Amino acid sequence: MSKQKLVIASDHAGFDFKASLKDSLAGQGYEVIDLGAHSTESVDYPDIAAALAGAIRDGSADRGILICGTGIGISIAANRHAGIRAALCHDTTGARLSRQHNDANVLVMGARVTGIEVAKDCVATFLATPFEGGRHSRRVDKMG
Ligand SMILES: O=C(CO)[C@H](O)[C@H](O)[C@H](O)COP(=O)(O)O
Repeated sequence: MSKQKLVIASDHAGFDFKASLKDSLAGQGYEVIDLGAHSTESVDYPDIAAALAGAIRDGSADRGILICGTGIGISIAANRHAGIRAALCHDTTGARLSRQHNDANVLVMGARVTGIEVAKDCVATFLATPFEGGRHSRRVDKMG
């Protein structure tokens, strides 16, 4: 089976964190589209979330990874876009359940609150875990 196409983006607070995740994913053979930020110069997370949502919605990528300082602002912003189910995760249990129960298509993490090794584990779990369907499909469908 071919690997999922990924898109990753962060605000300035997540710039270094994003670089580490991107290197790790590239080393595992993933194709990763990086929509910025491309430096630590201050940017606005709603703009970053909108760009990533566009890439998922137009089919450029299957799954997304978003990062800001806490992950809170950028997850609020991402979830305002139709078809985006962005899950702010701090551990692998959340990352696994966001896939199994919520069919999340965007993993969100906070660079100022989560260690990079935990984040790498969250990404691996998120990418490897299928949606369970069943009763969860009914609930996901109700969210549009
Ligand atoms: O939206 C956030 C808080 O929920 C993010 O953590 C942002 O990255 C943060 O607000 C950016 O703060 P800064 O002081 O402008 O670096």
